[in-house]
Amino acid sequence: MLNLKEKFEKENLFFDELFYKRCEDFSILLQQWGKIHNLTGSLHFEDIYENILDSVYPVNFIDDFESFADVGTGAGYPGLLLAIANPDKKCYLIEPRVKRVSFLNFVKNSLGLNNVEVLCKRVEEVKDIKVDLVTSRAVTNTSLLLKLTKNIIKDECSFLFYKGSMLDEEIKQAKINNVKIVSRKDRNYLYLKV
Ligand SMILES: C[S@@+](CC[C@H](N)C(=O)[O-])C[C@H]1O[C@@H](n2cnc3c(N)ncnc32)[C@H](O)[C@@H]1O
Repeated sequence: MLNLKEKFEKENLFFDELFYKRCEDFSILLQQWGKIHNLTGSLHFEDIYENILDSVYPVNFIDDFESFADVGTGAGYPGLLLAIANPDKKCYLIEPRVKRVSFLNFVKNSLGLNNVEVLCKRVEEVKDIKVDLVTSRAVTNTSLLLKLTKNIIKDECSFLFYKGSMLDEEIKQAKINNVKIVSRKDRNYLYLKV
């Protein structure tokens, strides 16, 4: 099995040692907690590493940002991993399920992620933050995500949604322009600006 650093470098992604150490620590904690609580899908290292790469891959093509909010972070994908990759950017992880929030806070404290704030709420209940990047994977469709995040975005904001196939109908339904789609394996990253 490739180690995480080799896997990343094959995709032209280069990070410092602290990034890889934190990803390893996250993987171990996810395995430990995942055996007891229903947090996510597969707990095999290979699948966790693939999810980490899927989460972080967009740093290759997204523009700079000041702060971001991840909607429905679950056990950490993609927001927690993007926070590890961008330790100097403020990151809000928005997740209503209490056990998942406990796990996210445990990882935040164990890894010393001072840039992370976990909000135990549904995104439509969050009112007191403003970000210039919103991310989300496997939560809901683009149209609804744009609607639900209206209260937390700055005047100029980018959205990065992790999608599978059949994007055409979703883009049509959301009535969006200025959209960029980047593909890797089965993943389509939908990146748009308002
Ligand atoms: C299928 S899981 C995906 C988790 C993670 N993003 C991933 O890709 O592994 C969907 C997550 O979205 C959360 N969620 C559902 N509705 C939400 C809402 N309105 N605001 C914030 N989170 C929400 C759920 O609690 C759940 O953890």
